[in-house]
Amino acid sequence: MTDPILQTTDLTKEFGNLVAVDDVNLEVEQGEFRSLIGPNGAGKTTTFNLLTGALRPTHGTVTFNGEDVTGLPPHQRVRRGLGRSFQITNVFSGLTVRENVRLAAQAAREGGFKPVEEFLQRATSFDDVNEHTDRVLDRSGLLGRGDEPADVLAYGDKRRLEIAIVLATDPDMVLLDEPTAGMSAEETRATMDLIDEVLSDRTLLLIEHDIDLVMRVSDRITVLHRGAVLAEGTPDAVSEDPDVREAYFGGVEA
Ligand SMILES: Nc1ncnc2c1ncn2[C@@H]1O[C@H](COP(=O)(O)OP(=O)(O)OP(=O)(O)O)[C@@H](O)[C@H]1O
Repeated sequence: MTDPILQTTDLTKEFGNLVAVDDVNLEVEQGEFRSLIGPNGAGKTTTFNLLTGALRPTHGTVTFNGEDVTGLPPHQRVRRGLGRSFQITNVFSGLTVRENVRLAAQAAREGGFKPVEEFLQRATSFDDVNEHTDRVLDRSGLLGRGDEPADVLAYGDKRRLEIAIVLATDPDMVLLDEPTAGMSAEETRATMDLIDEVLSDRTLLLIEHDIDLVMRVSDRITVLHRGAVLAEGTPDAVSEDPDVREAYFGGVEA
């Protein structure tokens, strides 16, 4: 077995007396589509924030591509290939689709966001960044929309742009935090298909509370409950686990 691309060791986050994440040991293999699920308050978002670097753990470590990244801020993790989903609010609505993607590509290479005007002036001379941007737009199905302002995009294309922005940072692994929250069933299906289509060659960790949604797409599922790992395995194994049924449905058959 190869070394895991992402590993956590005894990862713990306490808020006062509350242990939100409790000694979590995760190992995600290269190329895997892993989902991290759990009922409300299980510690999913806190775990996501510990993995991206938005929060520091009380104790425990995060190792990515063999390197201990526990003390690194978010942008340095992105530079090392640990990408994360951005919300629509991180799309710059005053810029075109191409400029948004190029900005993300440039920021990932330079390790931080520069003032937009400075970036746009300099980036026009960076042929490799421009080529990379075109490849990402093509891959995301947005090449024909590159010159459109981001704020006039239709809903589906906005989701494409968010994913293109993640792809622009050229991640080995992408962390997705409830990417379909608030969507209709149809929008959810389209977004999951898009993730599958555009990011299928990356390692993925999807944080999600909808257990049915992850069944179709995951290679393996880790179930969190009260901050700790309750179960882990293939979708079939997890869905049949009595502890998981108890945690989700309180022992009542769904
Ligand atoms: N900044 C904070 N300060 C204090 N408590 C917090 C903080 N963030 C989260 N918590 C608590 O930690 C626990 C885990 O919360 P978290 O948001 O990680 O769970 P979750 O699984 O993402 O839940 P949900 O599905 O409802 O979003 C909860 O009891 C929550 O109230």
